[in-house]
Formats: sequence, C-alpha cells, structure tokens
Amino acid sequence: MSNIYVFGECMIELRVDKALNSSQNDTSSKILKQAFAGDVLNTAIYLKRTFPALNAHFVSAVGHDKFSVDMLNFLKEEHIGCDFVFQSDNKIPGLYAIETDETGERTFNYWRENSAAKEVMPFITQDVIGKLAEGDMFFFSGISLAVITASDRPLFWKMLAQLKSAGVSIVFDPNYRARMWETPEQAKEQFEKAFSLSDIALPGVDDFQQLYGIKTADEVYNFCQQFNFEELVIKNGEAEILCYHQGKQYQFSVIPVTNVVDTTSAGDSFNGAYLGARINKQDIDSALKIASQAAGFVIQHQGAIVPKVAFTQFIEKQLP
Ligand SMILES: O=C(O)C(=O)C[C@H](O)[C@H](O)CO
Repeated sequence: MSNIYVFGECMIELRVDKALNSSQNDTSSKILKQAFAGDVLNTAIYLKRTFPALNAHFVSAVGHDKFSVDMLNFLKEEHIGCDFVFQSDNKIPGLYAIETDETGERTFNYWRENSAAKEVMPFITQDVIGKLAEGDMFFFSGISLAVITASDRPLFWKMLAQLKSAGVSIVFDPNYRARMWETPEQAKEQFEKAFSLSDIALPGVDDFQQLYGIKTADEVYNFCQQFNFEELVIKNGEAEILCYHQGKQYQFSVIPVTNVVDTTSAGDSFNGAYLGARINKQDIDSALKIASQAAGFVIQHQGAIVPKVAFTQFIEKQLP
C-alpha cells in the first residue's frame, strides 16, 4: 500500500463565522470558528478523503498543550498517520486567521514565529529518515521550508537528498508567502534547490509572479525547463491548468464556480486529489479533473478543511 509523507506545519485556524455573525460591521465582538490547518496537511487530508486506501502521514512537531492534543485527535479522525508528529516540551502550535473579501479571495495573518513545527528537524534522526525512505512519496512546500529554523535547513536538505537517493518521489509546491522570508532572494535560493531535487512540481503562476515577475503559465514552463521534473503541473487560479509529463503537454479548463466563499486551500485540495489520483495510476486528464473538482468544492466553503461528510459525498460522485 502506498505511503505518502507530508512535511510542514499545522496551525490553529481562526475565521469569522459568516452564519453566526449577523453584522459584519461589529468590529468589537465577533464569533470566530476555530479549526486546524496548514498547507501540506490540507493536501494530505484531501488526498486521504479522496483516496481512503492510500496512507497519508504528517511529519511535524506540536506541543503538549490542549490545542496540540486536540490537533493530534483531529489528525487521527482524518486518518492521517502521526508516528512522526513529535511533541516539543516547551513550544506550542502557531496560529493563523483567515480574512476574505467580497469575492471570496482570502488573506492570512499569522502568529507562528515561535511554533513547535519550526524546531522539527532535531527530532528527525537517522532512524526516522530510514522509515521515511521506505515511503513512496515525500511532499513539502515553500511554507515548509520557510517554517523550519534557518540554521536547521541544511539538515532538511541532507534528509531530502537521502530520500531521493532511496527512490522516494519528491514533490514540491512553492506556495510562496512573502512575509515568511527574510528576502525574496532567500526564497528563490531555497525554491531553486527544491526544484532541482523534485520529481513532481505543482507551482501556481502567482508564486512566480510575485517572486520572478513571471505572469503566464507558458513563462513558468519556460523557467522550469532548467529543472528535471518528471511531472509539472502549473496552476493558474480560474485559468487553464498546464501539465507536462513525458514530453507531452496537457491543458485543462477549470470548471467555473460561481459561489466562491473562501479560496483558502484551493491549491492544497487540488494537490491532494491530483497526487492521490496519480499514485492510483489514473491518467493525467482524469487526475486534473478530480483535482479541479475537489478545489471547486472546497472554495464554496469557509476554512481550509471543509466538512468531511459533504466533501466525501461530493467526491465519491465524481470518481470514475
Ligand atoms: O499559509 C499557511 O502557512 C497555511 O498553511 C494556512 C493555510 O491553510 C494554507 O495556506 C492554505 O493554502
């Protein structure tokens, strides 16, 4: 059975509950909904919900506090493997809040400078790397890289090289968050390292736009020519998705969604369903279709992780 490891941070998520707040103008007192989310974990959850026979595992660190305990319980409820979710004695999870505009486009505020996940690398011993090396896929993002303490990044790259040489498929989504990097140059340097070790890359045009001034999917493709991806999927919001695999180009027109409530986790749910479909040997066209349907469903709901039963019922109807 396939084992997929995702490496990164899960945070406490806060968002204003639209249904419970009758007046959007009341700034002094709002009812917030609290959940748990983080980009790579979101990917793992949507992968597992879409393809329950696959094993998705989270590699991270949390604390011993009540939020951390609830977070671990949440991961277990989603059937995410937690063997490599370590518990720090003196740190707690980070937190983020979602704001959405009238079009459903989201922005985030973060409180994560001191989170347990920043210090995950010292927990990852050679024994742990040996276990990860038995996996089929290792997924990380630009956020995962930005989160880990800069002085621990060499340990991360050493681990990644070991996993790659053990034959694990390395998958990277740049997910650029400008505020998490000291300088854009630092992000570029880390991303290019990640691209050079990745078998599959799942970038968004917006990552490249912000960082390299690249504005179209074709230009992203040209930029990516310097790397050696087996598979490259270029996401572009509501515009056409481009995919390259074994010298062939695929184009996919995104199914339009009229009722966009919150775009949080659009890319993550896309990644989860896409990777799950590809691990399950679905062809590229079917994988792009199910991924785009998953993302289209997720953005019609508030928060990164949408209600499980509704998502599962929806996705089961879409699967071949
Ligand atoms: O922005 C981050 O670091 C997060 O992981 C929060 C969100 O869940 C994620 O960005 C959604 O893609």
